[in-house]
Amino acid sequence: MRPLLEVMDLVKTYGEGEAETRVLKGLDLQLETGELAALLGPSGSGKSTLLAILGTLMKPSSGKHVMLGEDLTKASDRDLTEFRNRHIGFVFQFHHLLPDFTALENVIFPSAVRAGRETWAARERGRELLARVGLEKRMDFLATKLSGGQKQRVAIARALMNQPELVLADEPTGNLDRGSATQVMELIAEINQNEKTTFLISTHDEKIADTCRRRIRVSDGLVE
Ligand SMILES: Nc1ncnc2c1ncn2[C@@H]1O[C@H](COP(=O)(O)OP(=O)(O)OP(=O)(O)O)[C@@H](O)[C@H]1O
Repeated sequence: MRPLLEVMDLVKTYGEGEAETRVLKGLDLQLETGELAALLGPSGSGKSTLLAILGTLMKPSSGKHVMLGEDLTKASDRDLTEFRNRHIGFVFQFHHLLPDFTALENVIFPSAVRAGRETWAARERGRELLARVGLEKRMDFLATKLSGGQKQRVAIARALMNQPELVLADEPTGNLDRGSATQVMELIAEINQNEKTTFLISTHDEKIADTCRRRIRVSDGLVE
């Protein structure tokens, strides 16, 4: 069976000339559909850079990036945007919710912007997702009225809105207390189990990594 995604000999450098920094140095990685994987590595090892490339938010300097059989290294910016919208969800350390909007509006907003309107189906899916992350009673709360853990659960619901095959999470529990972090990881594990959504989660926290079935360690620009 072909993997969900594969990167081969991935190189990323920032800057030029004397200021050039080679962050990824020929990295290889495969992720299968349904994996729940932690991405570990010291600060500055290139985890966020790798997530940005896998999320098609940044282009590698060289190497190959294939997902769902599509060679993304050859795709135009426009095709990458469409691919990202259809297949990839993102969760960040800071939830990036819009403060003046409700939990439900935050979940459906990205799809409404893309569709150019807010559809009834999107509202239904938004409600369903918020119920799934345990926030059925908080749907109409403004984002500012939610706790840190609740905001991060809204961010997870938002990431799932378009039924992505892959969710990339950059330190999703980095800003949460231990209890909320555990709850968020339990939720991710449940979604992974029930829907076979693939998760790649960067973290510095070994306890968080322990809740994932696979550990991927980045060191000096390569996967160990
Ligand atoms: N836009 C940029 N321009 C220049 N250098 C950059 C840029 N973004 C990242 N870097 C450098 O690339 C290296 C890897 O950064 P990256 O953020 O990918 O690491 P990380 O493993 O995610 O770190 P952390 O765990 O601290 O978040 C660092 O040395 C960083 O300074």
